[in-house]
Amino acid sequence: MRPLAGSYLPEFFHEDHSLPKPSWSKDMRLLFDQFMKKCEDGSWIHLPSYNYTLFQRSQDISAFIHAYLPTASKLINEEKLLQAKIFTRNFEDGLGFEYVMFYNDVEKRVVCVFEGGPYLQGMPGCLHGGAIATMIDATVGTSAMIAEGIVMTANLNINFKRPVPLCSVVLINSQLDKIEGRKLFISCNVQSVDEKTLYTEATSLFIKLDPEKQV
Ligand SMILES: CCCCCCCCCCCCCC(=O)SCCNC(=O)CCNC(=O)[C@H](O)C(C)(C)COP(=O)(O)OP(=O)(O)OC[C@H]1O[C@@H](n2cnc3c(N)ncnc32)[C@H](O)[C@@H]1OP(=O)(O)O
Repeated sequence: MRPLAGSYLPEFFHEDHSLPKPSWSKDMRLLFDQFMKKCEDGSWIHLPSYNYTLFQRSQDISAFIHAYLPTASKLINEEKLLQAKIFTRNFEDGLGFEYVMFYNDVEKRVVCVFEGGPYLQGMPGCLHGGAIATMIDATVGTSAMIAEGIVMTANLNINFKRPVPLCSVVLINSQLDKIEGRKLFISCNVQSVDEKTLYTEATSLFIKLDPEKQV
């Protein structure tokens, strides 16, 4: 199985959704600019973000699933796979998940600047806990993928300490703590832009998938 070359992809797959949009708030734009500045000396890297997976072309997805997830593959409708999109990149601009991630290789950190839009409401005026969990999973998951390639979340432990105001910008800071064999331990917190409010803390365990195993 070879990785998907960009030339196979329809034009819309090439769009990087983590670049500034008119719907972004001032805070979001400001933090984006600050991190882009940090990228200038190479210490941080801006991570592009698309609405498809690496193996989007149907036969690549099928090959991937058969190789890594043979048990699941028996229940998956291959035709529907053609419509598959990344969960967090499916809302109209400004209504759902707006985010951009940056990576620091020396510190093994991924930082996500995240603004949860009005369609992500849970309690009135607050971001839904599932939306926070999703973005934590995406951030620590990105960290795990950068470190070890094809991984899955085995455990995600979240303490919600303060409600996140809807449509506010938060910083999700993740840290790769250790790797033991196939296990990656990554911790994470969610803070307000001024770093005065700690909204959420989380720990996670990712497992590097082993194609020899029948998961
Ligand atoms: C540039 C990058 C861009 C990236 C863009 C996209 C980013 C998007 C990111 C989105 C991210 C979204 C991501 C998602 O949404 S992933 C979707 C949610 N996750 C799942 O569906 C996973 C379901 N679980 C499984 O498939 C299996 O259980 C896995 C594969 C995880 C492990 O099954 P496998 O058979 O392979 O492993 P093993 O049983 O031999 O265990 C191996 C070791 O691990 C230890 N262990 C296992 N489980 C647990 C546990 N729960 N707590 C504590 N420990 C646990 C175990 O004791 C053993 O330890 P040891 O005995 O060796 O010491």
